[in-house]
Amino acid sequence: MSSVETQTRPVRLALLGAPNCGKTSLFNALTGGRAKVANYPGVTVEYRKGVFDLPDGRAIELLDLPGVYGDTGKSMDERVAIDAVSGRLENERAPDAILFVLDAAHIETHLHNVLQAKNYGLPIVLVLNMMDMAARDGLNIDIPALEQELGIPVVNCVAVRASGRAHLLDFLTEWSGDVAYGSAPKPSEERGEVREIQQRARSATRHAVSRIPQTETITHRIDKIVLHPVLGLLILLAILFVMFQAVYTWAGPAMDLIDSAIGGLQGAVEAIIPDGLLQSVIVDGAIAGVGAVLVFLPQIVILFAFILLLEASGYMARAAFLVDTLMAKVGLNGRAFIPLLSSFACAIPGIMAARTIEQEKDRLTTILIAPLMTCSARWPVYFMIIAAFIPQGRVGPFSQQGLVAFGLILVGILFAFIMAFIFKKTLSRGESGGLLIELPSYKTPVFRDYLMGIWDRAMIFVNRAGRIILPASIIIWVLTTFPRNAGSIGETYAGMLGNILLPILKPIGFNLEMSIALIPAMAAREVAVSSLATIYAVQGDGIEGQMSAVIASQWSMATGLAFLAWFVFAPQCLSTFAIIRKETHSWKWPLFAFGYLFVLAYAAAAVTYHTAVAFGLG
Ligand SMILES: Nc1nc2c(ncn2[C@@H]2O[C@H](COP(=O)(O)OP(=O)(O)OP(=O)(O)O)[C@@H](O)[C@H]2O)c(=O)[nH]1
Ligand SMILES: [Mg+2]
Repeated sequence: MSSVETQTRPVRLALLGAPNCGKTSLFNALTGGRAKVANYPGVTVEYRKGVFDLPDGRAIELLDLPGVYGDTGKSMDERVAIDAVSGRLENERAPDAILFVLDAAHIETHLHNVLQAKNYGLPIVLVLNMMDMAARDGLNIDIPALEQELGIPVVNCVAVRASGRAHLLDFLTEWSGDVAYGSAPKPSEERGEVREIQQRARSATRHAVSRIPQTETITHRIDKIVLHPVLGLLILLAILFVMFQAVYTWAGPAMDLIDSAIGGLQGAVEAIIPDGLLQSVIVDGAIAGVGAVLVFLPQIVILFAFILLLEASGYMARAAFLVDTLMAKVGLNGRAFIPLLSSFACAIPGIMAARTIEQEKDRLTTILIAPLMTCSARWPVYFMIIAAFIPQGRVGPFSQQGLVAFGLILVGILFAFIMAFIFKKTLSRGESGGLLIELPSYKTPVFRDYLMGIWDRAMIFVNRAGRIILPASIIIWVLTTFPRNAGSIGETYAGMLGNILLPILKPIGFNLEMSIALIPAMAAREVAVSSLATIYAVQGDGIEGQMSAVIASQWSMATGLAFLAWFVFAPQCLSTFAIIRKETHSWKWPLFAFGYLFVLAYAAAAVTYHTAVAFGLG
């Protein structure tokens, strides 16, 4: 490489380090990125590039990488990180140097990793992150002594605070210049077995780290209660429970507001545009469809406000710990918890997060059951049906509707466990890995990250309304409006399509409108709600108000509950199957997943419908 080339292209630095040490936090803070950050290991599973300017104006290219536990790369995500620093990533040049990030509060556990990382042969600096947490835990780190012991530069850092990054930026200004000109020292190789390296690390810690003798860290004190085998489980249940109660009790006013805004908009359009097709496509197609889903935004926001708080505080890793025994009993890998948890937002990141599972067969089981977690696209369906058929009353202090929502989640989880057990016995026999999760320290959430996380989730929900629901609503409007001379819904194009499916769905209590709605809902589950809204809006003179009121008057209780049961399993979601195809490199598994979810959904709806009819709810 010519020296001119070396000087003109930005220096590329790779963020390497154990999971959950703050690499992505640092990456986001420096590059202005918005990648997901959470207080548990295994959040990042892909590499990501960004650029930032040093105080002197020079650009630096930064690579955020998945966390690694050593240099062997046992799981897919670890291999990405190791390939990146070894220059083996396709279409990516090797980094010029490594920023090795280390959680200072857990320095004893991870120091040997930095010694191992010297062997990549790149200039390397140790970024001692989370110095605030180390100080909280009474840790004192002698940085010059550590530099001496390790033979590389060491810089302290608090990634989540501007003042905490200032020192690192100053250091990088000088050091990256040396890297660019090839004059930054390459570390001498670290020879020896892992055991020897660990011994070296221990001796370095002895010389450079001291701990104020104190009673107990905050984390320890909290964990004594939270990880208690009985009390801990009760606390976990209570937290989940409060979450669903909150979703139901706090969202009301905001939902009413959105609802009346939508009604107002429809009224305004009706006043401006004369009766006719144009008015109908806007009012009954676009606004009715999109509005029917958008009205649930407050509930989604409250749900994620809870989930993200639990993630950022460090509690989620404890939840994994608490249910680990249960998961092991059904043959699930301990590391499956985080992918399954992520699937509550959406199965796609969840299925990708399964890359952290080393055992290929366990990864497959996790991928196959991820769609059973209640993703946020199911919420509009649940909310709509629950509002229509479950009275608002209370059972003791608890909202009845919240209880039903909670129950539906539990049914999803229960079946995920049952299916995992079956898959483990049939498809994917083999040894499972236990839970080797390192429990992170409890942290006060970074306010900005927290709000941004909620905002991002809300925007994903709203964007889907624009990208998927709006076009789907217009298509449904066209199909339910034409041919113009159709006497009933059955004679429209939509009705003709729906009638193809109806013979299959009628035995489980579904009507023609539902069977029409299920077709576009393949694009995304919540499209079932928007499609029903449009279908009833086009049909209905006299059908006014929220969707739940409409279906309460049009469907029997048995039909409503059957629809709810269908959606606990609903196979609808093309993107999920696309990602399963991508992650398993085969068509077999997405087809299999579709098949088994369809059978479960059908069976659940059938059982629910006929039981309800038997109880006189038909
Ligand atoms: N108090 C404090 N918290 C931090 C600091 N750096 C990161 N965090 C928090 O630590 C947690 C983990 O941060 P991430 O940036 O997701 O860690 P990561 O290394 O990218 O983790 P993986 O992607 O799982 O490998 C988050 O809750 C951050 O808010 C810090 O310097 N001080
Ligand atoms: Mg990360």
